[in-house]
Amino acid sequence: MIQTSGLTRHFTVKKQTVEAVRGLDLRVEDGELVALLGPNGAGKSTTLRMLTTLIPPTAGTASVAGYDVVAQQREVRRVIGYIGQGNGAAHSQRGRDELVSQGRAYGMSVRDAKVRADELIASLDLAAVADRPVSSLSGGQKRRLDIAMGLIHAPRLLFLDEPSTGLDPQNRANLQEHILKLRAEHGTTIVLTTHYLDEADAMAERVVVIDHGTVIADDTPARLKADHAGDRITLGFGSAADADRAARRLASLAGATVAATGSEVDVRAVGGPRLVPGIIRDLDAAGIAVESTAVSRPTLDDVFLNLTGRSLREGVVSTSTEEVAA
Ligand SMILES: Nc1ncnc2c1ncn2[C@@H]1O[C@H](COP(=O)(O)OP(=O)(O)OP(=O)(O)O)[C@@H](O)[C@H]1O
Repeated sequence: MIQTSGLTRHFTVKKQTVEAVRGLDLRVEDGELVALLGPNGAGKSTTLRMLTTLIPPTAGTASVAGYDVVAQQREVRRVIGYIGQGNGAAHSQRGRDELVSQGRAYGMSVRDAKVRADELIASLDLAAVADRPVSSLSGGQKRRLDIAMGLIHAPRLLFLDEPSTGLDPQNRANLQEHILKLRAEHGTTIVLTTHYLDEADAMAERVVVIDHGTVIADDTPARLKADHAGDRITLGFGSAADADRAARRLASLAGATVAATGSEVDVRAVGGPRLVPGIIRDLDAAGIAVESTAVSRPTLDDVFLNLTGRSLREGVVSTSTEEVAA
């Protein structure tokens, strides 16, 4: 459905070149739900804007549904829906009228546009508010209306740029549910950008991690976590001296990274819960008493941290860590 090769976009700001996207290679298959995950300024929106023909690439190529995004812009636009960050229907109009007008703009008959608008209003749970002026809708309802607008012409591919930014957690969860339902009903290929780790984790079959305009990892959330970040075992000791001794002893643990902070030691290793009994026995034999243990599963933030040495969480609402009993 999407194929890019060396996709690049530079901007010139006050004679300085900003390399927003640098040689991006991406492939998205029919029917996939892919999340582009990365920190602010990573190049996610710029990538989407090139794929939706809003801006041309500086270099490289991209095709969408077999059409070139530069040479065949009109064809690309016909098969895609795009919901940008700043979308929004006209505020004095009723949501239903907005949808029908949008359908008409795509060349649909009034009748077809009305039928499709009814379907989307039902799927997106907008029936109670569709006949009110858009200005009276809540943030979550407006965002769902935006999505309906992007889907009115039944596109094969939907681009969503940060669909849930600005929504509270409950509305975010609700929107995610609606997107997944739509996808199950229509089989639409979906590419979304997000910097919400939990959103990428919960929704996407594939997460493409972007940093500084390039893909730094691309896999299922589960495999990313297994390959790039182990479980975190946190061991508590009676003193910092004990923690230091324990960290030195555990440094030889195959495939693990170990770090002591105060009276705690963090061990990163795949298969954490299974390692804990052996670790405790070993430390006990060395006369070091473990006072507490906790094991947490890795998050996509751990993956990002492992790949870049930086956290994705800065300035971002983070996901909760799944705690596992040791
Ligand atoms: N029109 C523009 N003119 C100049 N620089 C731009 C323009 N659009 C984007 N950039 C720059 O390109 C880089 C990538 O921006 P982009 O919006 O693609 O990132 P993003 O990953 O979508 O970030 P966010 O999560 O904040 O939306 C940033 O450094 C940004 O300042």
